[in-house]
Amino acid sequence: MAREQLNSASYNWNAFPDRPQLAAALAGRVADRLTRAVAERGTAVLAVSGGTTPAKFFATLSALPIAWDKVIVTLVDERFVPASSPRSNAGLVAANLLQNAAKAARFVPLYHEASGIEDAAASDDAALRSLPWPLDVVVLGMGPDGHTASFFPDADDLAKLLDPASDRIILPVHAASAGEPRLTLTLARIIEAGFIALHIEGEDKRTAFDGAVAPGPRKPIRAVLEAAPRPVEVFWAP
Ligand SMILES: O=C1O[C@H](COP(=O)(O)O)[C@@H](O)[C@H](O)[C@H]1O
Repeated sequence: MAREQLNSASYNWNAFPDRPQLAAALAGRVADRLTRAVAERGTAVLAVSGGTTPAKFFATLSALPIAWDKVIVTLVDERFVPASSPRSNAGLVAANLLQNAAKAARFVPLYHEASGIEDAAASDDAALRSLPWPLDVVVLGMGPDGHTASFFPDADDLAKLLDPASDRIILPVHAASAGEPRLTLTLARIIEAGFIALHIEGEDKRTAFDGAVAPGPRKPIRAVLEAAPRPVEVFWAP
């Protein structure tokens, strides 16, 4: 079914001339939000994405003077692989974000050995319930297919992942296009966050984003933009 163009009030487009300037600006915005959260409730929770895009942003953020010992870092989503795998989002975070000043942060991973992805999701869901909710900051990425978090267009039970009324924190994901099973925050927990950024780089991602907000089939990223109660801050550089 054809859909209306997404109202641009659902997001703010922040474009930068190059990737280092984007990394500095995004790190500055995230640092401000974490510092404010620490001042207001004594702790701050940051959920970050993995993949190929965030390394420079992570390195920049890791050096900023934040009360990192009061910050909890977790993942928006994870591939069901150990941290030693080059495909591990936890491995990317350990190597690039949990460095410098940010070494003092507490990291809550999603992957741990379990008999299967369903068991892992259930125990992550239980473990993450002890964090202070809602999340203060969520930094999303997006694939060229319009997936964000592990909301792949061909995921089994995509409607469950995208249910804004879900009471789940973490759900398992099976999707042929994903490469391996995944663990993901649900859309319901992402959209509650005080600050949501979408970090995308390159012309292909800009084209994919433009396509997702144009009339046409509903891509997962569009579900987040539509459901979020405040504009998502999109950070883009060529
Ligand atoms: O698989 C994933 O992909 C997205 C996008 O990754 P990128 O390599 O295109 O930047 C990422 O946001 C997500 O966390 C990751 O698991």
